[in-house]
Amino acid sequence: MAKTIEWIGEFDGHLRLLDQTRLPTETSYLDCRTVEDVWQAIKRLSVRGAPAIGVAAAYGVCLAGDSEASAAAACDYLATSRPTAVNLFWALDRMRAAIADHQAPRLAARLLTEARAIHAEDHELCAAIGRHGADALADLPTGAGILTHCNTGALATGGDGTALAVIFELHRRGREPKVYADETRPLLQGARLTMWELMERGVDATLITDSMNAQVMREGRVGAVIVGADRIAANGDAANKIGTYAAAIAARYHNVPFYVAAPSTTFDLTLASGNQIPIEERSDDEITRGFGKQTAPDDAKTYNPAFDVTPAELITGIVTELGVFEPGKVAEALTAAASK
Ligand SMILES: CSC[C@H]1O[C@H](OP(=O)(O)O)[C@H](O)[C@@H]1O
Repeated sequence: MAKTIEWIGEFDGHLRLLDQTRLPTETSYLDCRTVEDVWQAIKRLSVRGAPAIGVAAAYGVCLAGDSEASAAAACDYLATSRPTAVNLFWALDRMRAAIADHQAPRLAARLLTEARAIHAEDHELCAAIGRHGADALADLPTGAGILTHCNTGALATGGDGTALAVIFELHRRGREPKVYADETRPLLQGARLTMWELMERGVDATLITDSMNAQVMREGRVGAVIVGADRIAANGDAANKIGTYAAAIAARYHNVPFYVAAPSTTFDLTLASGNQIPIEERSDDEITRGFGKQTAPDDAKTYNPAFDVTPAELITGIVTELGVFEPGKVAEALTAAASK
């Protein structure tokens, strides 16, 4: 499997990103040698997915040069690339702390050590989420249908993914999950990326349009829904790719369990509820000229929020590296773990 994110060389090296805007038809890479290169890659979703954005930004700080001022400025600039995924800000705060506590003279080496640690830690968080999520879904019959939205796999993280890590683990355990992947308009992360990842791994996957997910639930094809998240508030409200909220409503109506899978780095416990989560709005042309094909009149007005918020009351459980929790109890569990 192509590497989503790779640092090439040592502290004077550069960041290589798999360009996800070219998938699934082309496997090509971006060699980022400046902070601006990384900012642009995040902005246009060449690298995307909450944890992956944080990992890429951490490496981006390593391209800022060997002064505290340039590294701090890089943290501030990279924080402006996208507003919703809190992993970006969590990772940049980790890098700011590394700037503050580095021992002269080699700031660059210290920053690269921290970025590599963030990357390696996320890899382990993904594996733990996969195990805990597969345990939570252990009662599903072998061959059960699982619906997912957007892309939450190795392309979105520093490891095997979040929601897709659960599906990969079920596959490894021989549970033969039959995945229904929402195409996920307008940028088609489900069609382009999730289908690519699942088919690469030999997982049974069926592509559907977003508007079909309620029908496949009504037909009894889905035993569970599992999605990722970009920011989860203290009460368990979860921001995720646009369309997630509609899937959660359909799941509740059809009594289908609805899980959110996310590492602790996706939680923002400073926010009491999801109403406070900043939602990114993106350009008209992602809807009217997606992937170069004009599908609306010139200058058609659009509304293009990249995320929506699923209220905790619609979430059966939140799968973290610490285990699976009811939405209202996850903040307490994370706080307790952090204090150990
Ligand atoms: C494992 S987090 C993936 C998360 O990020 C995606 O958003 P985007 O593709 O815009 O970066 C989507 O919300 C996924 O659930």
